[in-house]
Amino acid sequence: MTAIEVNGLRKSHQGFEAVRGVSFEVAEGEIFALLGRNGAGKTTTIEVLAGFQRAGGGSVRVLGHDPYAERAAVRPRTGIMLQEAGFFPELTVAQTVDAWRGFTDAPRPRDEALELAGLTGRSGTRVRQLSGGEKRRLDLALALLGRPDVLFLDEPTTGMDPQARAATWTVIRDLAATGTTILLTTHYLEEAQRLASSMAIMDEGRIVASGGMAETLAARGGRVAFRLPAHVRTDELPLPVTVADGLAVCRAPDPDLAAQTLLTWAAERGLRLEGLEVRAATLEDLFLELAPDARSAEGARPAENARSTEDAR
Ligand SMILES: Nc1ncnc2c1ncn2[C@@H]1O[C@H](COP(=O)(O)OP(=O)(O)OP(=O)(O)O)[C@@H](O)[C@H]1O
Repeated sequence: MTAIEVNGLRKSHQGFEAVRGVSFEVAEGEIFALLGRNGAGKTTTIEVLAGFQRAGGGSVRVLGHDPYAERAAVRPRTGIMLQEAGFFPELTVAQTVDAWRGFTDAPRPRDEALELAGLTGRSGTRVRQLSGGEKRRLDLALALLGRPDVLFLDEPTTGMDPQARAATWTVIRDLAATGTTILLTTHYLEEAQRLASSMAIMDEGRIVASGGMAETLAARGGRVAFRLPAHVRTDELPLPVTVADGLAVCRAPDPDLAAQTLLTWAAERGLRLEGLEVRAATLEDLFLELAPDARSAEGARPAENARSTEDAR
């Protein structure tokens, strides 16, 4: 069954069209990564899916309902972890969880939520004393309180140390294995590649690539890189390469086969291909190819103070 359906979604903020006709589907129990550089429109998409904002155009369905118009049907079945949590700094972790339990139908026991998020032992700590990564964990604990069928995670592991990140991946995988549908955004492409079975890459409000993770990457082939031997011209090589700083890179549908071809060619001439590296395409390769302007992205954004809290949260 399809848990999330997005069809031609558009959404503007004060005349700026942040989402420009986005469509994708997420199956029940799937982990789906929504990727893109800063300002691509990921958070806006999540805010519409979570029912915080009304779609400006197109349609969205979460568990078969319009999340804005039918909020009462959708909200109890969704968990949300946004980028900026609205915690009360003077409350302890336990008090924060208890307060949220008060707003949640049939909530998980406090200790269970804290354990899932790796916060056992921190229940007496005031929120203001938590590290950035621990605040993300508290956010995760709150998102999981209502045993949601659909979980929206906006950059869930930002600020976490490697152990906390790996523990969070396990929680996410376990939840998906028991049928929870998870839509996450992350700037850690390795995280997305490891966790998600399908993905969409957004750029400037549009989807520029989408599909199953394994299939999409397999279709990109891979690359063979090596130091170009001295006095060898690229047109002498048996396969086309690009060269930068003496490093020759050959992109090929089957990188193992390409490496064999290159090695055989080199052996026949008594040459060595120093620093030979063969690898399948990574999500990072794909991302940099499709959203190459990452460093100038900040300049493309409207001023930060143009943000508003527009619709009801
Ligand atoms: N409430 C708002 N008011 C005005 N502009 C907004 C608002 N929310 C988002 N924007 C703008 O819409 C664009 C998309 O923002 P969004 O937060 O959806 O991107 P994102 O892909 O989540 O980025 P990031 O990776 O930086 O979180 C940005 O240019 C942003 O400045």
